[in-house]
Amino acid sequence: MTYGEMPVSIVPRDYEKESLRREIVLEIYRKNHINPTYEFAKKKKEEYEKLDKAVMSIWECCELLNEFVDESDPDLDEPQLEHLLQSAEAIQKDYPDDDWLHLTALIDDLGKVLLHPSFGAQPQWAVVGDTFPLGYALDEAIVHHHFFKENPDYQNPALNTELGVYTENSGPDNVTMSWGHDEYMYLVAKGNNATLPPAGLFIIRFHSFYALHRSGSYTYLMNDEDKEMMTWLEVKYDLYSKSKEPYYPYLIQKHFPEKLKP
Ligand SMILES: O[C@H]1[C@H](O)[C@@H](O)[C@H](O)[C@@H](O)[C@H]1O
Ligand SMILES: [Fe+2]
Ligand SMILES: [Fe+2]
Repeated sequence: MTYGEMPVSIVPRDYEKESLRREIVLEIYRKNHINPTYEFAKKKKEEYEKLDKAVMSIWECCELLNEFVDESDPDLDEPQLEHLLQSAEAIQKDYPDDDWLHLTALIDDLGKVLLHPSFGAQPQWAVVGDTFPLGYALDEAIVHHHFFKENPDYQNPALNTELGVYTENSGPDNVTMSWGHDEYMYLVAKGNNATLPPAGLFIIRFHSFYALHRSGSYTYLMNDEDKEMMTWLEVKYDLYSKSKEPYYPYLIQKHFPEKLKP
């Protein structure tokens, strides 16, 4: 079997399927929906945009992720480091010339270092899972929407209208998203003057905003430029294609015995 023939599963995520992870995923989503409020997200952003937690290279951050499994993901129970590499490999295969896209896929989940003590040891519910805008009515397209009933913002009439604290076409730039790895990595990339094209930054910031890119909710927030960016989110394989056979281990086992003689 060659790399191009490796099994790649392109399947929408299924939160209902029976699996050992189902209960863990549900519990994370319960916490991820009842805890974050508009005020909480703004505070976290203010705290983390100071970029004063640690000084580290991208590779060092990748390595930190080797010890974490994302509890919100119904399909994946591998350490996140493997997931980063798999995502980058999958996208590289189909878009060989767009190196910014390979890098974007490699780093878009890097914000999960928030789980690590050096970055504040944030709880999983405040780091992983789909994201959603705060400051107005929470859309029914958001996965496990029913948990929002216990969120204090849900009871707040000022925040519970179609436009909430925003105006039409105010653009996703001005929207306060639920706090998590996407927003954090976006702040880090911008704060360090990364030269990724706008589409790369858009993917980093909104790849978990499923209600937008899968269900078409909240599109009234988008201006024309944002709508164009959306096409890049579509090619972002990360969540829909999770090759269970990472390329490098595959190459190693192809050319070397499992254990080497010392
Ligand atoms: O479970 C996953 C995982 O946390 C991903 O990194 C995130 O981007 C997704 O949106 C989420 O549903
Ligand atoms: Fe992610
Ligand atoms: Fe991911």
